[in-house]
Amino acid sequence: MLGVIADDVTGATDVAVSLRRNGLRTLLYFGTPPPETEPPAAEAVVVALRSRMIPAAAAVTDSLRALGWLRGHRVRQVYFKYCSTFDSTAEGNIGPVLAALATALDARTVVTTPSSPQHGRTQYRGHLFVGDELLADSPMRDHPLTPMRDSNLVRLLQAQVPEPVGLLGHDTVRAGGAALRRAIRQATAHYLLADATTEEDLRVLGRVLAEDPLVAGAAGLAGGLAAALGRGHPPEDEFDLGGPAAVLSGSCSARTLEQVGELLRLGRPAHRLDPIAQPDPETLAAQALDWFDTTTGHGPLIYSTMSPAELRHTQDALGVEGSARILERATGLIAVGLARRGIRRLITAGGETSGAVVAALGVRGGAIGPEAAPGVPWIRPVDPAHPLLLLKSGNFGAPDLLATASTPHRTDPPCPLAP
Ligand SMILES: Nc1ncnc2c1ncn2[C@@H]1O[C@H](COP(=O)(O)OP(=O)(O)OP(=O)(O)O)[C@@H](O)[C@H]1O
Ligand SMILES: O=C(O)[C@@H](O)C(=O)CO
Repeated sequence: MLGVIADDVTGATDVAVSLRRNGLRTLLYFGTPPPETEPPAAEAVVVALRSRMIPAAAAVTDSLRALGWLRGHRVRQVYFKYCSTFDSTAEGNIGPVLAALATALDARTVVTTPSSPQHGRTQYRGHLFVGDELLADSPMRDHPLTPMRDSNLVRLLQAQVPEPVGLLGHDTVRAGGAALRRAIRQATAHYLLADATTEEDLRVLGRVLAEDPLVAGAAGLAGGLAAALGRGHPPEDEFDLGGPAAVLSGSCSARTLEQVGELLRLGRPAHRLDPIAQPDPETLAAQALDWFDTTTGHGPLIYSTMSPAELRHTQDALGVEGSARILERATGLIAVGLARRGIRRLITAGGETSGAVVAALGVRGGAIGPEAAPGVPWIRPVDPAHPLLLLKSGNFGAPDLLATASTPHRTDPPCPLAP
């Protein structure tokens, strides 16, 4: 089994989809499961950590704990998933985590690349591109937490690890097979950043790295590995996508605004959460559930999604953290209430919002199912009492994604649901 340690939750769903798309039956856990948790039969298991932004020493501790659990459960190869834009501070955490995993796994040379062409990220001559721009010229230059002001990956990683970092150039990767193997074997560097501009480059790398104890990168190289290990097409496991659906949206991204707009245009039953009118999260949630109990129709929407101007108004009134705290607590309570009332498909929009819902429901993990949109898979929680989940990143999906994902099936009962 391939074991993946991902440094954030949406990164974990992204890599899990990439593995499944290439043929591996994949499980996802939110956080390292307790030692006694026995994963059901699968070909890959992803542990989603929240280690990207925490201090490097804590990220190393969390990652080694995840590694310990994976090694205790039939994992023979480990993949460390970091962000395709190489998000990290000057102090780490990519380098320190990679070094700790390499030591623990006794890996002599670790090949890595953030290349993920499906997301427009490519590596060429050791430099990372975001679409047509170098990383340092892209909007990542002004990221609020991890501004990326250098595009040279060798230099970026070398600043984070004591051992030498080298480059596997594009010509060497393209040569593939024996030549590529030889270049890796003869390298004196401990870490090798591999150029890759296409999915085919990543598949070439995947074939050569299929036996390595540790590989690292974004969803792209994980897909290349899975292509070498898997059956090349998604597994045909049973995924019943029926049952009453509801949408919970806390993302205020431009794309989510469009998707929520589409639900409103279709006339779906909708209830807006207003934390200024009701700042007590328990009451806010109770009001939403009272509304749900009396509304009629299919696929209801409960949302706090609003335009940037309205959002600023709320944040001025309640503070950025204050308003987020109220809404995330309320949204979690609403998710629990909806599940108790018989919602079997829960669609959430926004990374933090999804994290709050998963935590409130107590979902420990699940099986990765078909993609509703690229990078947005259905998740079937391990505990069958929990509804199917679709955790949508703010920027992902076409404008009709929330509508199509919550479309009623012929046999779904309409709201109000019988208690
Ligand atoms: N009306 C609102 N007023 C103030 N804060 C809000 C409002 N609606 C949502 N929020 C908060 O804004 C944050 C939105 O973040 P979230 O991660 O859910 O979405 P996103 O940033 O668009 O998604 P992603 O992280 O996947 O890109 C949440 O903390 C949410 O609670
Ligand atoms: O690699 C990416 O860009 C994403 O999977 C990610 O890490 C989101 O946080």
